[in-house]
Parts: sequence; structure tokens; C-alpha cells
Amino acid sequence: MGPLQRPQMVLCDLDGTLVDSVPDLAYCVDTMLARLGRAPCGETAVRNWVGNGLERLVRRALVGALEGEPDPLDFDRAYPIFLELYAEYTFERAALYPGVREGLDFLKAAGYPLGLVTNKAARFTGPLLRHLGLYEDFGIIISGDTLPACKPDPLPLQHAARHFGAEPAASLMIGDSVSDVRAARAAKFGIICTSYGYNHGQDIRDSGPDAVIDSLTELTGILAPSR
Ligand SMILES: O=C(O)COP(=O)(O)O
Ligand SMILES: [Mg+2]
Repeated sequence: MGPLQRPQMVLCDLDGTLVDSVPDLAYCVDTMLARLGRAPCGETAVRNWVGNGLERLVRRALVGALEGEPDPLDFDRAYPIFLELYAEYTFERAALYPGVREGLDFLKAAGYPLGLVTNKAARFTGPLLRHLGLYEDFGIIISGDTLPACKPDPLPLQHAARHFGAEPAASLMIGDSVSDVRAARAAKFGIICTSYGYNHGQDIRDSGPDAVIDSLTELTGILAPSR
């Protein structure tokens, strides 16, 4: 059996894989823009900009596009406003996607060591996971600012593999974006993606993950059942 059917370790992404965090992020982005006297960008745009950390999200909101750099003075004014807002509204509207609790329970019952690797900053990851009752599910939690590099760099995945003593080539990542696929490929992990997450407006199938699922409950048909 390969890493897809019986992995030595499973890592989960957070935003767009376990949690729909965009309603809170969009609220904070638009409130930040309003405080700066600027027009809101709306939830659909924010949905396309999540996945490369909060700093990048704010830069994208300021230029109104996925690429490009805002005026440094604008960014220096905006970013602290966003951080203050998101600290207050980290999980006001956040919800687990359907099937997440069941999927994680299946993985735990099957005995897979579980880790979480997100590009979200650590100061928000912990409170969000605790609020959603997920914090205790993971043996390691690696946020976007935990290590010197974040996804799509393979470093957080390699770090988690070392933590659990797992072979990268026998390990599995579950994510939603091209950054998860790139990090997994660079680390030699298997990669399963959710169809419902955030991938900058692109179909995640175009990035060529090993499998695409509509719900984490589908893991029961892909991974080996409980030992
Ligand atoms: O971009 C973010 O802040 C978080 O994204 P991730 O949990 O999908 O890595
Ligand atoms: Mg994600």
C-alpha cells in the first residue's frame, strides 16, 4: 500500500480544508479598508486571496489583485488595523466544513499521527482551533510563522515528518490550494485536495493532486480502515 492508502502520518491544512474562515477574514479586510476611507472588496475577492498568509492577504486587498505590491506606507498603516480586527473576529463567523469532524475521527480511529500545517499566523491558529474544538486532534501544529519558511516551501511538512519519525515519501498532506500541492510535491508527500476550498479562483484539479474529495468523509474510501 502506498502513502495514499496507508500513510505513516497525515497533515491537514486549515483554511479552506477544515474551516471556512473567509467570512471573518472578509469582514476584517473590508472594515480595515473602510477605516482607511477605501471601498470594500467583498467576500468573493477575499476568497481568491487567502492561502499565503495574512500579510499577503492585506497586500492583495490594498492593490485589489492577487499580484502586485501596495505603497509601503499604505501597508504599514493598514496591517496593524487588520491584525487588531482579526484578533477580535478570529472565529466570529468561522465554521467547520461538513464532514470535517467525521473525517478527523476516522483518521484518529485508524491510528494515523495527525498534524496541522497552515500559513495562518500562530497567534490566530491556536484560538481558532480551540474555538472549533480541533486543537487536541493534532500532535503538532505548525503555523505560517512557526518556521523560517511556509508553504509552498516543503519545510513545514518535512519538520512534521521528522517530529513523527515518518518517511516523507510515505506521508500524506490534505489541503485545498496550489501551495499545499507544491509543498507536498517538494517534500515528496502524497497530496489529497478538497474541491470546496480556496485556490485563487482556479480549479485545484489543474494542480494535479493525487485525489480530489468533496468531503473529508470520503477519506474512508481512500485510506485503509482502522487497524
Ligand atoms: O493564508 C492563510 O492565512 C492560511 O491559509 P491555509 O490555512 O490554507 O494555509
Ligand atoms: Mg488552505
